[in-house]
Amino acid sequence: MMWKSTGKTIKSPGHFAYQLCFVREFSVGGIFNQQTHLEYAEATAPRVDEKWQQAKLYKDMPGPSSWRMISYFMPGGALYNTNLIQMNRRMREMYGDIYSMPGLMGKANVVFTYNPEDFEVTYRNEGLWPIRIGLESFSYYRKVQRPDVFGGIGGLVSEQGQAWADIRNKVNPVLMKVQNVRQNLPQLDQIAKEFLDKLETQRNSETHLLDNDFHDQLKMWAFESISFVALNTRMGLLTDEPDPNASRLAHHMGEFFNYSFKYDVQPSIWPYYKTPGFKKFLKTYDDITEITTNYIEAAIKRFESQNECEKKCVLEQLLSLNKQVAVVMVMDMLMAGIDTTSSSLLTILYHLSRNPEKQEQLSQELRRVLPDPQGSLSEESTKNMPYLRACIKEGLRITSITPGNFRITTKDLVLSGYQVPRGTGVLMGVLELSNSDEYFAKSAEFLPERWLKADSAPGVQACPEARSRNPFVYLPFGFGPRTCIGKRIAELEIETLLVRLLRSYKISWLPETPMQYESTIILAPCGDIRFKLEPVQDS
Ligand code: HEM
Repeated sequence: MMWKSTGKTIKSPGHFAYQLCFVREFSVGGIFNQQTHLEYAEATAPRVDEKWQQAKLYKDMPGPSSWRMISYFMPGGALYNTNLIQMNRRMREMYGDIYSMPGLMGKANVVFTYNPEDFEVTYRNEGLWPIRIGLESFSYYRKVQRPDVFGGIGGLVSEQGQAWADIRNKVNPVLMKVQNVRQNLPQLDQIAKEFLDKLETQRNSETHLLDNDFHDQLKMWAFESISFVALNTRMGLLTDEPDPNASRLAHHMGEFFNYSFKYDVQPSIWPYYKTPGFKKFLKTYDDITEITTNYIEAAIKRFESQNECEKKCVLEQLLSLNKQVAVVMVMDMLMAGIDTTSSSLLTILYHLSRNPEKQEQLSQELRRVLPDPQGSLSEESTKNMPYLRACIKEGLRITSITPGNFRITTKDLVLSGYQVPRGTGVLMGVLELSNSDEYFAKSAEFLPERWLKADSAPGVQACPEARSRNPFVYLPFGFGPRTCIGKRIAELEIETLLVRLLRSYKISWLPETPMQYESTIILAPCGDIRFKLEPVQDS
């Protein structure tokens, strides 16, 4: 079964257990054991102010009862055989822009809202330690299974409260500072060049088609790039002779997302009984840990023999904070930085290939950025790329790989005129809003010009009036203190590869159908992904 909208098709995995898991999981965080997570929030007194007292009671918010909810998922029910996106659409049609889903099987209730004012209220009240439920298997492995390696640190994705803040405050200056991240540009540019060289060997010079699966190739590029940033190590995955450990790690990372989806998202009994499948997952995790720590140890030896004055790389900076924090952060970067970046890049490329006139505009800009396609990118040459940055934003607007943002409220809130008690889950449907004409004029069109502040070149007219003035309707990397920590890295990687690709090729989409997506932990492109890569004339 497929779901179509604004040029996207989302595949439904289509079975009952899978559907139920959507009640638990949306976007990067799940909705698991949320009752226990309030212990990480600061205590607050029950709200008694006028606004709260005048608000409608939570029990009067539209939404199904637990039994009705279950019946929706049964054969013939309104949500039977739907995926997460379809489910939200149908529920919104039935109940409106705010509704409450009862927490099944002892879980807390979740409010689904499509009102950007609610997004703002939720984020503005999330406090210093926002709660976004993480992947439980991460915590289990790190804290219970291998405290010897991780020293009781769960990592950013799964920690909450003070423990989360302790790590986040330490690593923010290393990973969120633009200049610090951009020191990786020369090597990321080199990786992008090698990626293009590899594509050339797989590209038929007559038909301009690729022999190999482009998505898989992009995952290799993403792996090579993030492992350089995180481990200061070239893995050689874009060469014919990659480091065998790197190949094993890349293979595990591919499997890891599937495992995590199975054990963190879908209903599973592993918290009570360790199934053989879960034990296999733990073994994979052991292997990932061993390979990663070996790379870190090798890097430490290299750093010891290096000249003190050299600018410290990301890994060296993380190690100088705390070795265990460094190990956990490196692993989180590898886990969170492959499918996200490759899926986003594929999405942006897809929209550019379906809009040849926009691609041509971009190509003009890139000729100025990189006059000699064999030359190197520098801080200076990449400073002024407004049209490229607008294309990236527009691609992520139409298909944000995380269709909703999630928080557990740490205070009593009034959302759309209803009382929402502290400890309730709030799911903010950003993808729906950023694809709505109410917030973005001509929302189905790929219109990078809406993101330009001024005309970027002759014939390229800025069109900021086609963009929502409300910052809360477009949040591909989340918002606030818990926003994506890899945002700067992802932007740098994506920009660098897009410059190289579109400076060298004119890219067109071959399948007659729009790009398809499957919704697992993120929205990931799937199905028939074929592009034609014709060399541009002056390259
Ligand atoms: C285009 C690519 C990416 C997108 C669209 C994306 C999106 C997101 C989103 C929406 C969140 C949740 C933010 C929130 O709750 O407010 C998140 C969290 C996170 N992302 Fe990314 N991400 C991307 C790439 C990366 C990369 C490359 C890394 C690796 C460095 C990374 C690491 C993380 C981590 C560790 C978190 C959890 C942060 C925390 O809870 O403190 N992401 N990401």
